Amino acid sequence: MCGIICIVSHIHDTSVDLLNKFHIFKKYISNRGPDYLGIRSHSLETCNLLFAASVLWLQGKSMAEQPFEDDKSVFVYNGDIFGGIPDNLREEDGDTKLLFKMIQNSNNIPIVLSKIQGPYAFIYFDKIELKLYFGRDIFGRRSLLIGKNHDELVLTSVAKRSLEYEFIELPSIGTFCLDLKTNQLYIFPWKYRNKNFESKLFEIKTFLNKEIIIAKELSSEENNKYLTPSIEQLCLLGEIKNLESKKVFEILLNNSDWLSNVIKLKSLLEEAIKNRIATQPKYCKNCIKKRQNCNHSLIGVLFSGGIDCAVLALLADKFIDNARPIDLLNVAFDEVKSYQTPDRLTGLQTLEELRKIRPYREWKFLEINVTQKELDEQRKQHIADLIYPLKTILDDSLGCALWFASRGKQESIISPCRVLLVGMGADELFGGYTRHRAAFKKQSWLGLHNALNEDWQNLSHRNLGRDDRIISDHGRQLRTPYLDENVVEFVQGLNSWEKTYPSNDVPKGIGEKILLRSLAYYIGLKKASTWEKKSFTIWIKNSK
Ligand SMILES: Nc1ncnc2c1ncn2[C@@H]1O[C@H](COP(=O)(O)OP(=O)(O)OP(=O)(O)O)[C@@H](O)[C@H]1O
Ligand SMILES: NC(=O)CC[C@H](N)C(=O)O
Repeated sequence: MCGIICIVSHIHDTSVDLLNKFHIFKKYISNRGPDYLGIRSHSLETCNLLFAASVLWLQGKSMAEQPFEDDKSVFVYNGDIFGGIPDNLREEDGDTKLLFKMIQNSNNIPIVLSKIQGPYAFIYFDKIELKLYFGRDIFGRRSLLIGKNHDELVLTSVAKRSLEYEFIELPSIGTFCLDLKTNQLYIFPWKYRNKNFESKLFEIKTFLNKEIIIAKELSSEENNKYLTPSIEQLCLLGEIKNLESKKVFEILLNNSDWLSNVIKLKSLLEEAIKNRIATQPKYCKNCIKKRQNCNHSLIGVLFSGGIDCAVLALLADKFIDNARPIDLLNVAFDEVKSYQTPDRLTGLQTLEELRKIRPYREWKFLEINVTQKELDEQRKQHIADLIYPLKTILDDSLGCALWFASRGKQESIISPCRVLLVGMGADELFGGYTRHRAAFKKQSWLGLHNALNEDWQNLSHRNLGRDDRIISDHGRQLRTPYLDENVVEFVQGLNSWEKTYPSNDVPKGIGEKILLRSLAYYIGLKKASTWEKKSFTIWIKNSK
């Protein structure tokens, strides 16, 4: 993952002053991109600017050093293009150079961004017009914070607590543009208005104490039409009432419409996973410096053993050279019970299932055991900075779990992979939360439909920025196949009853995410397809 930052200073800082300011952020920015660190500064009449970027090289034949600069512009980019641009162009030059050129050659940056598929956070300085563009992709898969103090504005992938700055997460509601001549701030909203648009706009206006001009009229609100299942669909769901799991999946997969959705989902997920595996140099973390060919793991899966990551791991197998292991990173905290947590137990059972289905593959299961002492130390000294500006106990707990999991360290063994596949987004897309069951109980399909919409629209600001800051800290790239644009488009286009059935007529562990579970069953994960979602344990004993 790359780390990007821009400091806009309205006082007469010298470039040395600006560099000193950058030093406050340097450690966390550098951690994100271990392959290169570049810095540029600029003096304008109205302000001084510093740009810096650390690079985790993933695309292109050779590493693209950042910031990108020529006489027209400066560009820093943390992202991955997976579609929207011909593959051969990306393979040659890499996505940073391509996007830089596309933005430069266009007079409409938001349109360029709307065409690319993949996560991003970026900052682009137009030297001619003296405009600073910045933003995050529509799902918010990459972090970008906006911070201020009396004289400065900072845009950065990551900050830390207790600085002389205050920060908020930049909302993923469109592309922002700061006119450095007039100091006016504009937003180019996405084509579809998210219900959070107004509240997020208000939040950032209040934070900056500044008007934000909406640069383009919003199109009408998304068509969230509510339908009821047809008689045929109700009959199908009626058939699976009170049955054991094997029977449920057999009945569903015997239905041609249901099967066709399963097959479509499989093919879209495979394409997303294939892209996310292929798009990287063929060196592991240890061998990349010397460009030394190796057979070490390139891909790891954050592996709780639950259905979301089990499906990812099994589908990934097809696209990874047989000689390379796949690392399954499983974290556990409870030292009192010898780390036999629900996730460890499920992880080991799903590992057994993967080994049976794909016996020739080396599945490297890393038992990442974290003592209370280490948890307390790392959390206080380090992880809380990455979570910032979020601060709830849930952020704290999830953040710690993800940080230790993605560090990939089991005693002296450290996973060498540079890319991690993670199951984020599956619960929002397929309806996996307990609250979906409650909504269905209260208000049937309408309640469920509203709850799913609500969760989907909250996803960009609820956890994705935080997860990006946490995982990238180990110089590894977080990739989320469930949040691939084509997967999202397909699943969002389905009716609620085609993807989840959190009804009391069907046991827990089957009804939730029933489409994804059907896919798991279909590809052979007979046990993992029925694992119930475990409620997340709050590990943090003392949150002060
Ligand atoms: N203990 C853990 N060790 C490693 N990774 C984890 C752990 N817990 C969660 N994760 C990662 O975070 C993602 C989201 O967690 P979550 O618990 O929602 O999903 P899951 O366990 O795969 O499936 P399910 O949602 O059905 O439980 C997982 O897909 C996995 O990638
Ligand atoms: N990891 C990053 O965000 C770096 C940018 C670009 N995708 C590259 O691979 O070089």
